[in-house]
Amino acid sequence: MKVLDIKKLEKRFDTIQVLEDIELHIERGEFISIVGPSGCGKSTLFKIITGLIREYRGEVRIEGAESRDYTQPISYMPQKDLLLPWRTLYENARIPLEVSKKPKGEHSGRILPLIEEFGLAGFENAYPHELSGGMRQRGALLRTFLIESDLMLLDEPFGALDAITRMEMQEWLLEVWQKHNHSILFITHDIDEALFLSDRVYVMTGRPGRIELEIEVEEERPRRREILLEERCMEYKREILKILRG
Ligand SMILES: Nc1ncnc2c1ncn2[C@@H]1O[C@H](COP(=O)(O)OP(=O)(O)OP(=O)(O)O)[C@@H](O)[C@H]1O
Repeated sequence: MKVLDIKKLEKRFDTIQVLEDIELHIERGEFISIVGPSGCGKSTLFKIITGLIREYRGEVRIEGAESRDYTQPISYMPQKDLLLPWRTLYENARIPLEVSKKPKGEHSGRILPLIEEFGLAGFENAYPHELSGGMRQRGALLRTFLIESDLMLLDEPFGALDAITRMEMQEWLLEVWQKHNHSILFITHDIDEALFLSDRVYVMTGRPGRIELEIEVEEERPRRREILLEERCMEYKREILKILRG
């Protein structure tokens, strides 16, 4: 069964058509990206998948169930890291466990190994303003990992980071993805980021957002960054740019 299967999805807000005839799927364990111009409806698509928007036409199936009827939580990291400033890193990480009413005695056993794995050991009691941008994003991702869901939706998680930190975070994300075996849907404006990370890339047009191209990135893993300079990726980039420029 597909983790996510979207067919003929249409979404309008009053007179504005935002999404048109979206067809998209994710197989278990895949890393899938969507690139598209600003305002093409990517965030709206995420809100439909997570059930925040319930009115739409077409089919949106998660683990076989229509998204409106899917009652399990879905890991979703919005564009901003959204760590609560008045809670420490540890207390922020605890939120999904509090929401799902996990017994308090289990919290540290779940959180501390991930803090270690995410390179945040020693910062458990730090407040978000005491962390670097990359650390805050790792903290927000850690919290997302504690939501028990195979499907993870990441909305431009590295958009606000400087170029070097961003590259480090991409490599790190691939490592944790491969270890934890999640199915990821990743939104980005950055074509190189999409090609470096993904098994497949969906390219959307400007509003109304349609999927104009699907690229299978047939590069071996672990990925080498040099592939982005090789002819096959250059050709992908030319095709993607053509669509993004309309
Ligand atoms: N609740 C709403 N009511 C009316 N229009 C909306 C609503 N939410 C989004 N829109 C419109 O839908 C379009 C798509 O918005 P959305 O935020 O999904 O785009 P996006 O691709 O995520 O943009 P960006 O890349 O800039 O974050 C925009 O034109 C926006 O103004």
